[in-house]
Amino acid sequence: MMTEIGCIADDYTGGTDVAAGLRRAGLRVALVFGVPTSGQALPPCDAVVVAMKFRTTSVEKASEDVSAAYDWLTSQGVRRFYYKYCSTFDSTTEGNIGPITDLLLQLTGMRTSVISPSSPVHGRTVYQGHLFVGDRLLSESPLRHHPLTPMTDPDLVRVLARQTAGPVGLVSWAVVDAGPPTVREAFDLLARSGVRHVVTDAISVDDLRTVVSATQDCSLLTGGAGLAEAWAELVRDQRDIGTGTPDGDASAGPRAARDDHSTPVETVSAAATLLLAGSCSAATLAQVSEAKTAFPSHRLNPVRTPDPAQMLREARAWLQAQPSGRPRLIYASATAAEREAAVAAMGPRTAEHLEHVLGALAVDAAAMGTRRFVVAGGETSGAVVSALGIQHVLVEDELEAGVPWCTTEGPRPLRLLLKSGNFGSRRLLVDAA
Ligand SMILES: Nc1ncnc2c1ncn2[C@@H]1O[C@H](COP(=O)(O)OP(=O)(O)O)[C@@H](O)[C@H]1O
Ligand SMILES: O=C(O)[C@@H](O)C(=O)COP(=O)(O)O
Repeated sequence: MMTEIGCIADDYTGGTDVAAGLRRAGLRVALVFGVPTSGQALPPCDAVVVAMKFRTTSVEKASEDVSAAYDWLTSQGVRRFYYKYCSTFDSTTEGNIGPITDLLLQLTGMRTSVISPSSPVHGRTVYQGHLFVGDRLLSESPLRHHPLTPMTDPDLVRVLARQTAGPVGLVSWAVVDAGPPTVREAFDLLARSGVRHVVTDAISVDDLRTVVSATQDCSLLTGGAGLAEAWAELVRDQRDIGTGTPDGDASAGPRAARDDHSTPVETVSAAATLLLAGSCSAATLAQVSEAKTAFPSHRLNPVRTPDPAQMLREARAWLQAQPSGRPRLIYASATAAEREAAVAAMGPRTAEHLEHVLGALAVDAAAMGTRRFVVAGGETSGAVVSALGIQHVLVEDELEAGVPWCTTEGPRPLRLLLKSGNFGSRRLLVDAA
């Protein structure tokens, strides 16, 4: 079996999101967490996602990790590469979207990149190079208060130009709307004039299909889950893989994906779900407040307990005191004002300490028999999955768009739901538990 697309995702929930998109297109998807080791085997699949944690690391560390993932994917025979970053372009002035795209251009031998975070299924669209979250500009959305990557500029050409020395251009919606040949011409023209990165408008799934159709010879595309799904549909139709139907019947893909892998020996119990929330996104705050009314909950509060070791001891004691078989919630999620107070009390490494505490609690819970983990937040999911030592999972049904259940292999599988901070309805955590 040929693995058609290799995705490199900059965080773990970005990885589950793009894996869900590829699976919706009918591909069988393997999801690998962390930098793969050179000898690591790839389960049979049409597409593989390597989910890493380099959205907010230094450019040097991110480049090292991405180079290693690229080498591993190449050694597995992958020839098409997708760099998945956040549909809200979460990044800082230093990077990492610009520098990593530069690196991947160099590795794949491509001259120009397509930059397309648009993900209409999640309400993210790009028009005249400006990113919208629903009906708001990115800079007017809750993302402007993100604890690690506050997004205060909606103009992606400008944002990217701050991260890379390579000239940045735009293919606007009018061009995309004119169809693939016009888009191809526009890309060629920009490439000939020395542009290295092409921000590409897209306000609908059809626009994304136009973009992949215009760039189908590229060995590298970059963006959100939306463009990856469109690419997967094209690849599926060209290669007749999976059981996805030409009209894009989403129900066919997931079943094909499941049946290709061995069935877990033991059914994972629905009892004793542990909900861990580290995301401070507006969607997560609403989900946490809903879950608090449904389940016993414990808050990690740096203002009350500034010592991380003490915080872990208290949370452990709380966890151990909970009756078995009932879902429970542990959360650090806080408003912008509360986070400011938290950092004043616990110091500049507060976010890292909280991630560590949540990861350590997941390990405790697993040792106590918990087998279902629901985690809110990309960085938080990275910390929890790493702490649990999970290397890869099978991607299964989505609970909500972009939020699939994942199952580890082996006789005592764990079930994981890794939720992007911004995703999901108010009831998502309650429904997941
Ligand atoms: N009370 C808090 N004070 C400061 N930082 C916090 C608090 N609660 C959570 N954090 C940190 O905020 C970050 C949220 O990032 P992440 O998990 O990626 O969520 P999202 O998916 O919403 O971006 C994590 O590093 C987390 O540890
Ligand atoms: O593209 C997206 O919006 C998501 O897949 C994603 O990457 C979100 O990141 P987090 O909010 O950090 O979970």
